Amino acid sequence: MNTTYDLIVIGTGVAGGTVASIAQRRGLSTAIVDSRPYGGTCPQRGCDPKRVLTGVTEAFEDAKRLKGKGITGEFQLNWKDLKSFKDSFTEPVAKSVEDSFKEKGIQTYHGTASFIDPHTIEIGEEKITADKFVIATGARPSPLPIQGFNHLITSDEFFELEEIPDRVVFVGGGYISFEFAHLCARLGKEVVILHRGKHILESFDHEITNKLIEHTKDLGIDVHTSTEVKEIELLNSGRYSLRVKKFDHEHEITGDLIIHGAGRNANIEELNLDMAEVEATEHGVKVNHNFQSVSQPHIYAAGDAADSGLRPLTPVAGEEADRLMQHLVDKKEQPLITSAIPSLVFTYPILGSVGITQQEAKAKRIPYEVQSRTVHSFFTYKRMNDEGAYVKLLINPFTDELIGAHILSSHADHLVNLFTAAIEKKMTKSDLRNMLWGYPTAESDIPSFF
Ligand SMILES: Cc1cc2nc3c(=O)[nH]c(=O)nc-3n(C[C@H](O)[C@H](O)[C@H](O)COP(=O)(O)OP(=O)(O)OC[C@H]3O[C@@H](n4cnc5c(N)ncnc54)[C@H](O)[C@@H]3O)c2cc1C
Ligand SMILES: NC(=O)c1ccc[n+]([C@@H]2O[C@H](COP(=O)([O-])OP(=O)(O)OC[C@H]3O[C@@H](n4cnc5c(N)ncnc54)[C@H](O)[C@@H]3O)[C@@H](O)[C@H]2O)c1
Repeated sequence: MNTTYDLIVIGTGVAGGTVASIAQRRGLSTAIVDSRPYGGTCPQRGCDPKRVLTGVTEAFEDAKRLKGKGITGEFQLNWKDLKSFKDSFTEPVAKSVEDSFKEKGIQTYHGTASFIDPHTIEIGEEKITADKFVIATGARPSPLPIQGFNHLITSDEFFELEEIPDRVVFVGGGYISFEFAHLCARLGKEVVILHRGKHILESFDHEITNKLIEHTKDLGIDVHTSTEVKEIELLNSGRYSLRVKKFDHEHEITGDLIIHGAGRNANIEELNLDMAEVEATEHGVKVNHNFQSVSQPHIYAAGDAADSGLRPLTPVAGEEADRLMQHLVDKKEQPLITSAIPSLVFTYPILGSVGITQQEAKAKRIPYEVQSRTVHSFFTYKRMNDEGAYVKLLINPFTDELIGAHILSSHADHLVNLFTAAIEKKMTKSDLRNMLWGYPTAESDIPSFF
């Protein structure tokens, strides 16, 4: 006999977890299922473990810079200890997430869910039905048309490495490659990044990403743009040979470990969406502004598995899940998400961005004025011997409102969040100049940015 629920949620990450918790609070009988340990990507294989690792490397870098300025002695980064520290955060996640669902009265299932009809999923031998579904199955590394694709390791596997070999090659020049490349270089490894496009981290402001390339090269990392990886071969020596194409020329590059940083697609292959008559693209389940699938209104999707047109980031997954539930439970029509979405790349210096980039303003003919400057001579950076901090702000010349902020510095994460609030609240240059900021801080520099 089939068990029936008001709602079945597929995926226990930020999106699925948010949905299930709200559903239970609002009195829906709810089941949740995951094919992997509970908790999803962010706390186990994404943002959080990455931030634990990069947090330590930041402390290491700061200490190195201040050597002879009050810090003496030798210190080293050690992958084994770093990994154990990271594991101390990730290992408790699955149990604590699952226990918290159980405490709330949410029915938990383990296994791969796939639809057998629009109201039924199969998990192994078991079939369960529901009135409504939420697909929150996240993303997975994109399959690439590279011969020898199977030689690439994923970010999931990187986190579990017991050792990092001497020469590491990253395929793709996006978030994952830059964050892990900085980490590997600080661990003393030879690092190469091979990026197909003309610009790395393509959605960011190009002036700032060019500055990030300079910092990255200063760390000893070899960055190649306009370079596509065509083939990977395992040599008898145990090393890998990569055939890469730069414009019309082909070259060979070798490495001991090749890492996939070439994009992620919605993780929907195993769901058997055809059986539920749900339309999807490689970006995910096609959804409307209420996060209902366009072909089956009782099946919703959120987070990295939804083709919502927004960036696949943790705060976006949470916001989508929240809005979805306002529609699913209260039938409240949802306005389009137009909020400023901050995005951070945890290299060191950190790259932070919110609002419009200069290239976007040009392309869309949005009027703008740029205030950009090197700020490393400011007290905040000088006292930490932090060279190369850079700030670029875009202002609407008619209203004086801030419309974009792009920062490369050790404080970019905090400053970008602050500028996100400023953009949301339509603050002007003079609003930001005339506020009182606690001193001496990265924020008290803001009036001097203009
Ligand atoms: C290395 C890395 C670093 C990142 N760093 C950041 C960062 O610093 N900041 C940021 O904002 N974002 C970051 N992200 C992105 C962020 O992790 C994702 O946007 C977010 O976790 C998406 O959440 P989600 O709930 O949509 O999916 P997920 O958290 O991926 O959850 C999906 C769940 O569904 C399960 N599942 C899939 N298919 C099935 C099935 N058929 N049946 C049952 N279960 C299934 C999966 O096992 C998984 O547990 C990072 C991503 C990666 C990979
Ligand atoms: N700090 C963060 O917020 C963070 C960190 C990691 C991941 N993420 C999320 O995960 C997603 C995936 O990250 P990612 O770094 O894998 O991808 P990405 O989309 O950031 O960048 C991948 C790049 O690889 C290039 N590429 C593709 N095939 C290639 C080939 N054969 N040779 C060379 N280059 C190739 C693409 O042109 C693309 O620009 C991101 O879009 C982001 O949403 C976020």
